Amino acid sequence: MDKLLIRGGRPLNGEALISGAKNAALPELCAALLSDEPITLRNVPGLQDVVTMLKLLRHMGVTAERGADGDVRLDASTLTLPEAPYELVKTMRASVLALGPLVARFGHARVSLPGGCGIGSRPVDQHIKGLQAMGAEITVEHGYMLASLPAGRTRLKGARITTDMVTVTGTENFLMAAALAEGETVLENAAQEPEIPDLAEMLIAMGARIEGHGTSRIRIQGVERLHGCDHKVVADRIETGTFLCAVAATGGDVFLRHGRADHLDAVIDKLREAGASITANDEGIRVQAKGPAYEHFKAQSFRTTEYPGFPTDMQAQFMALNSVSRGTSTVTETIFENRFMHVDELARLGARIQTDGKVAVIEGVPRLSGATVMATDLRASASLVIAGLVAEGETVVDRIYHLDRGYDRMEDKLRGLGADIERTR
Ligand SMILES: CC(=O)N[C@H]1[C@@H](OP(=O)(O)OP(=O)(O)OC[C@H]2O[C@@H](n3ccc(=O)[nH]c3=O)[C@H](O)[C@@H]2O)O[C@H](CO)[C@@H](O)[C@@H]1O
Ligand SMILES: C=C(OP(=O)(O)O)C(=O)O
Repeated sequence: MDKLLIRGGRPLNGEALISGAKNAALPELCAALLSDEPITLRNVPGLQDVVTMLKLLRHMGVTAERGADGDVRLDASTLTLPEAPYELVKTMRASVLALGPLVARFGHARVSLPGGCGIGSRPVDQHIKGLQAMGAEITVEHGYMLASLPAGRTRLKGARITTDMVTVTGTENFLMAAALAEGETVLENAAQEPEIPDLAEMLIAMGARIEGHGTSRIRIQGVERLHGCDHKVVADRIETGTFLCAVAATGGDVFLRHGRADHLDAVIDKLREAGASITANDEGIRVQAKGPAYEHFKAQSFRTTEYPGFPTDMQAQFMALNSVSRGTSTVTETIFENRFMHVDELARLGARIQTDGKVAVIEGVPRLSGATVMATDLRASASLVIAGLVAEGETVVDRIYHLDRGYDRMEDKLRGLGADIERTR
């Protein structure tokens, strides 16, 4: 099993290239299921979830070719098997995104209940409820969602869908299904994460009629068919935020090419309040930080909420920064019920953190000391890497298959910035 070996204590300097967003690329790969014409996706990140999604699409019979340059060419005209088996989706939450497109285009689908990080129970009841409102008949049997249309119907029908909570992949599933449904669909309480408008723009390029994406009410007028398109995946705001926190924690001066500051307001505000200097232009984001963090950074309290609030996917990484900043901070996780698994591992490096339910209280310490730690989920892994970059001596981060799910060559990018980090077995 791969591990990362980090010798901490070096500042980060130079330039890193931000990849396309995992959470945009995955729904957009599924959107190719909606058309029988070729689709080109550009800027697709090189990460394990993309490999898994391509395997899944190929299993269905989709032709999927990956270029060396981040381009992926897809052709779903060859699809024969509208199913997502457990063996292929057990590691990946985003597999649920096959359900909406498959039932919309083929009238039936068999999709395993998804896996993914163990950060909470993560039910898919809202996905099922919304697609049922659009006329799909869905049962859950033997771990699979079996969806079909009632006899005599060939298309889903438009509906007004109000979810019990804001759900990102739920909104994406409805958006894709509604694009091919008969009539109008209105999504109330829709997620506004930047990956949603990016998916909507791709669907519009395919001929979909969508308004209001990026707000909490999205209107979709269904069309009979969607055509091919050429779409570039938006930059990964969570990868960007992870690097911002890493530089803040280690000190240094880094330009994150393609990073989008306008997608990270909540995180950047906190980083500035903490002590980082951050400037942005059309080409990317520059972060400058004086080290050591304990002398120059003030710990920041925050609570995670839906976009545009502070992203839950940045909570662990910012907690690593708070661990080495001066002062006591409070972090409240409101989206997932089990997203503090990094706390015990950060403690092994010397962090002082106490949790009580959804609240963690962090007392900043002047130094961390290297140790062997275990990655437990994707962003927890990233927080351990950040802590390892700061810690004195050697840190080994074990089980980095979690990290590989969602980061594109993270250790190469960090090494390019001056970090002493290598992959070992
Ligand atoms: C592939 C992808 O894009 N993953 C992101 C997506 O996950 P994902 O789309 O799975 O997260 P949701 O926005 O759906 O989850 C929000 C909350 O709603 C709950 N819920 C959701 C759906 C449902 O049917 N029933 C239900 O109870 C979840 O358990 C969670 O507590 O958004 C999360 C929240 O920003 C991010 O952390 C993930 O990185
Ligand atoms: C939780 C995450 O991913 P997923 O929804 O794919 O498990 C994440 O990206 O932090």
